[in-house]
Amino acid sequence: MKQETWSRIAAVRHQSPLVHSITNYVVMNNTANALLAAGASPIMAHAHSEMEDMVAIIGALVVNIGTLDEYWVKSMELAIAQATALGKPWVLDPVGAGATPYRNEVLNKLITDYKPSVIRGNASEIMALASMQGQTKGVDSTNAAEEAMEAARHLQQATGAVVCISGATDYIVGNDKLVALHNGHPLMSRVTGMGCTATALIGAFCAAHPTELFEATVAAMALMGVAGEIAAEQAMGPGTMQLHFLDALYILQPEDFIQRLQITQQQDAFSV
Ligand SMILES: Nc1ncnc2c1ncn2[C@@H]1O[C@H](COP(=O)(O)OP(=O)(O)O)[C@@H](O)[C@H]1O
Ligand SMILES: Cc1ncsc1CCOP(=O)(O)O
Ligand SMILES: [Mg+2]
Repeated sequence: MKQETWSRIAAVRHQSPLVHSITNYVVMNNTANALLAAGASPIMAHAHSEMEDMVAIIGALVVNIGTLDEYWVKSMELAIAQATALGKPWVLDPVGAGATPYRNEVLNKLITDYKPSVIRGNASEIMALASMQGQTKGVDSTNAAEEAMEAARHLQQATGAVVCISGATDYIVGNDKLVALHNGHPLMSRVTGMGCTATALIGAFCAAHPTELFEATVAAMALMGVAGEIAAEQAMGPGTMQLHFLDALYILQPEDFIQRLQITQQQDAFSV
C-alpha cells in the first residue's frame, strides 16, 4: 500500500500532467508553485472564449470557488461541461461552503448539474455541502470529525464523487472504501492556501491516474501530509513553512516517504 502510494507520486513526477485550475486570487501563486514542485504543470485561465480549447489539452480540471463571481462561475460551467464531454476528471474545492447563500447556490448547481470526480474540503465545508444534497441528520453535533464523516458518506453516495475531508486526520471516502491519513502538522493551517494546494495536487494525481481516482486522491493527500510534516520540522513559523513545504514536495524521496506515511484503511466505509 505504501509502496503503491509512492509509485503514484513518482508517476506524477514522470508524467508531469497539465492541470488547469480556475481558482481564487489568494492562492494562485501557492498552488502553481506546489504543482511545479510536485512535478506537475499548472495553467490558470478563466476567459470564456478559451475554456473549451484549454480543457481539450489538459489532464484534469480543478474548480475552486474561493473568490467566485458571476463571470468566473460561467467559466467554471464551460470548463466543467467540456471536461465532462471529454471524460476528463474534475476536482471541486468548495471554499467557504455554507458561508453565503450565493456560494451555496453556485455549489449546489455545480454538484447537481455536473458531477465532480473528487470533492476536497475541510470538515465544515463537507458538512455544508452534504446538507445541500439533502442530508439533515447530525449536522449540529459537536463532534466535527464524526459528523463530517457522515456528511462525506452522504455526499459520496449522492454525487458518486470521491470525497476527501481534510484536517488533523484526512479521510478519503469512496464507494465502500475509506482511508485515513495521519500525517501533517498544525502549522499547515497557519498558511493560506494549504487546502487549495491539496485540491490542486489531487487534480495532478487524478490526471496521472484517471481510472483510479480514489487511489489518486489518497496519494495526493499522503504527499501533502508527509511534505507538511517535513516542512514543519525545518520551519520557524508560517513564512518559512511555506518555503520549506515547496522544497519538501520537490526533494521527497521514497525511503523517507514510506517511513513517515501513516495510513489506515477500511474496505467498508459504512463500518466506521
Ligand atoms: N491540525 C493539523 N494537523 C495536521 N495536518 C493538518 C492540520 N490542519 C490541516 N492539516 C493539513 O493541511 C492541509 C489543508 O487542510 P485544511 O486546513 O483542512 O484545509 P483548508 O485550508 O481548506 O481548511 C491538509 O493537507 C491537512 O491534512
Ligand atoms: C482566504 C481566502 N479567501 C477566499 S479564498 C481564500 C483562500 C483559502 O485557502 P485555503 O482554504 O486553502 O486555506
Ligand atoms: Mg479551503
